[in-house]
Amino acid sequence: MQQLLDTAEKIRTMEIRGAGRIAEAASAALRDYVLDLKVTNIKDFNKKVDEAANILIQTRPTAVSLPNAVQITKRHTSEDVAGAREEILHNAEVFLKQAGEALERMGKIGAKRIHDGDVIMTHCNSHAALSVISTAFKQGKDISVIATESRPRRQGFITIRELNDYGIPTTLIVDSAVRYCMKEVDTVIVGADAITVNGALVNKVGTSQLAHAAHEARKNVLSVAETFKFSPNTILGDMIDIEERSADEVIDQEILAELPNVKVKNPAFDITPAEYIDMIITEVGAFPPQMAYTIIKEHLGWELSHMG
Ligand SMILES: O=P(O)(O)OC[C@H]1O[C@H](OP(=O)(O)O)[C@H](O)[C@@H]1O
Repeated sequence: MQQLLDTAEKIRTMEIRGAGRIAEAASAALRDYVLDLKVTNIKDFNKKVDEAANILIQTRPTAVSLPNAVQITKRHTSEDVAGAREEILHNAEVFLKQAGEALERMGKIGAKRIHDGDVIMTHCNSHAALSVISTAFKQGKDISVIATESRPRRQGFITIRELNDYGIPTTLIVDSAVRYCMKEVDTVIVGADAITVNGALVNKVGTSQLAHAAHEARKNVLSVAETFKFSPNTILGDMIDIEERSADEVIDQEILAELPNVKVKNPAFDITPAEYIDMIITEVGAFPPQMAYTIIKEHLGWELSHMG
């Protein structure tokens, strides 16, 4: 259990971050937990697995990849412990393999939408978006990237390091320079933490400003998202919970303490409506956001009878 608690803490503190990475870490943590679980009764086994699953799911509320990965990993039909353990280990193996392959597939599919000479704007640090950008570059396309800083956690700094390592010409801008710089941009490419049934994109706070400015300037907006980032529960009317993080990510606590009339709001994500998104690149193809329902139904095995 200690290992699983350590992974949960790393996800909560964002030592492990990125919607895809936290999904993979959770699936692997559940696999390792089940491997060591010493119970002989299936009821106890299921109870323990559910408890562990909930610990992982509760670490961060917004990225739907996390509960989806946990559900995909823990589902089993066996009525005995050995069989259930076997199924869960198999599920984790398949999920982790598919997640790795998805990144590569999305890179290939998305790269077709990037042309020689394109200037791409990206936000935060998305492994999925970077897979598309790096694939296009490796194909020999002459591209450059404008990367936002992505306050408050400045994940943009991770992005510019990765782009630099690829040798891709990159410009770093502060988040508030997005609209000013949009005239130079051909395509905006971002990742996703969740996609709802109506095709709305939930991603790092500031994404909706990028998409809005791109829409105004008639530039393309692509989101790159594995099918496990689509939210089945939104079909039942659930809303995506937007994570609010601590004020000290935004301002020094001592400074804040001197300002009794000031409070800090620190939402980690925002919502971009479907009409501002041209295409969602998944591992099974490029779709308009309006097709989210079909993706959920066909690729997440969604059935009304399975839902609460
Ligand atoms: O799965 P990949 O594409 O890596 O990342 C998807 C999204 O996850 C990140 O969230 P955070 O930094 O963990 O809060 C960003 O919002 C990023 O766009």
